[in-house]
Amino acid sequence: MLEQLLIFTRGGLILWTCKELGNALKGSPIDTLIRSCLLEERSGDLSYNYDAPGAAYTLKWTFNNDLGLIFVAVYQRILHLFYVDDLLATVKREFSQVYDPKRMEYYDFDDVFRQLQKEAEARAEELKKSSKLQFGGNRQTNIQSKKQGQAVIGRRSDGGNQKSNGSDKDGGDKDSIVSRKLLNGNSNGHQNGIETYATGDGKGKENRESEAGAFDVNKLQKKLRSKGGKKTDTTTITNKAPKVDSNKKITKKNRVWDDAPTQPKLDFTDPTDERGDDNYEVVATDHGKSMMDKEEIISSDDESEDEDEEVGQDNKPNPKKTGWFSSMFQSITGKANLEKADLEPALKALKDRLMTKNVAEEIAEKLCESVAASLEGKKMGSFTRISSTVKTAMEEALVRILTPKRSIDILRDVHAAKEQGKPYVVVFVGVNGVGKSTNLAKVAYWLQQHKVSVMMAACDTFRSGAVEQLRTHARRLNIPIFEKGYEKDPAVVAKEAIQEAARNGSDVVLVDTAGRMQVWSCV
Ligand SMILES: Nc1nc2c(ncn2[C@@H]2O[C@H](COP(=O)(O)OP(=O)(O)OP(=O)(O)O)[C@@H](O)[C@H]2O)c(=O)[nH]1
Repeated sequence: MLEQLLIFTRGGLILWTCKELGNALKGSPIDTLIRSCLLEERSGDLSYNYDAPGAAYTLKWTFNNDLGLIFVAVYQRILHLFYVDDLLATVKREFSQVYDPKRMEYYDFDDVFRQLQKEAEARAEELKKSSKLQFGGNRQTNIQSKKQGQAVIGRRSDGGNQKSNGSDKDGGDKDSIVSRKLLNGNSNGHQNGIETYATGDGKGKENRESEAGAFDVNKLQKKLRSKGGKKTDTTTITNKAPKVDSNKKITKKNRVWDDAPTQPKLDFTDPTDERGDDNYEVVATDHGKSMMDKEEIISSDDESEDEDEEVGQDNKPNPKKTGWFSSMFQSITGKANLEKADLEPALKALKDRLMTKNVAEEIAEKLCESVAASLEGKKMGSFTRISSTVKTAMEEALVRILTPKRSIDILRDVHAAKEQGKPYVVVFVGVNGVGKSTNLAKVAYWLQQHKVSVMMAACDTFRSGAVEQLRTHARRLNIPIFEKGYEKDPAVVAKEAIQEAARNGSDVVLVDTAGRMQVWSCV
């Protein structure tokens, strides 16, 4: 059973909760979701697990970015409620229609929600039944094929190598059910497809169900999109084996500008000659390709100016229909409401950029997913490029992550540490030569002025002169210094310095460290 459904604004104003579900949630799952997931730019995740004493919840959410609304559903993790995504989508749709920023109470939404929940449950039940039937049919086909000793070819996207032996047959069914559901555009069918598959499969598959569940299908959906072959490819694969002409080279066509004057024919070479000379053709193709590659590299470095154009091309099935002015206008203004596909090129460029700045791929991926989630469905401002919108959203996300979640009052924290009998430790880190040691001395002086006893720890055991430099500051300020010379493990020196400070009653330990190269500079 659903435990809670909550609608609130990005500013934190709760607009509606389901009173019937009650407020008996254990712990504070919503707060934790906001703090640990949404504010940490992990809103691109599919769900969030929250464990409280005596309860394990799964939370799912969706946004209306245009109105700045967040919809969160909470349910017991053990239940695997497959209708939740569907319910959230319908609640979002219905609530967005009645939402008024000046209105605070939405009591009349109770009835609407009740109805939506019933409908979502009924839909899920129906899909479950139909998937069961479908699964039964598929299973029978497989058994028949097996009896006849034939391989079931063309069911999977791996080129149809799957054979209908006992261990493989389920995989083949699963894929075909899932792909069919995806192709039908049925957002919930896939969940039921998996569920039916798992239940019909007996005990051993239950684990796989919980692992795969709705999430695997979403991953699959993502994969299908990112493969470029997209849904049409899947259809081909499902129905018949794909025909790939390996000899045919894919060459990029020259871009034709809408307003470009018609070129007179300049190439007078006889195409039949080219066809006759194999060598010439190969050289020409390779040369052309390398030039294209160069162009791609340059354009990708160039702040992805072309990204929007590519998007525009994707969204315009027939570019001839739009004139120069309308195509330029669309490239500037973009679409009214952003869709995931519009954001993908710009996000990919940003992800690559983050990775070149030494951000781990997984983190870059998660950040991009989160930015996509925060922009999807949002109305673009006039004369705004998609790439700049994405860049701004990414900047905001990074600032949100890097902004401390609480105000830092060093003196208050120093006294708090003192009450606990521990020294307060400040570690100075940064790239080479930014002024770590100098500022350490300044902070030491400031603390002295506030009657705080300070000790310095010389943990730059790498740069020659660093220990002497700190010693000079310490002598001038008349502050004790803990030093162990050079080529020592700085972490060990710092640990010993803190132990020493605890022994001699110093309130604060200021740790100087060696500079690090600029590899972690900002994007
Ligand atoms: N103008 C100016 N110079 C500064 C400031 N802080 C530090 N410096 C100078 O910058 C140079 C490097 O300062 P340090 O404090 O040694 O920098 P560091 O980060 O400890 O250097 P490494 O340990 O080598 O990474 C020195 O010549 C300082 O005098 C400042 O606030 N203003």
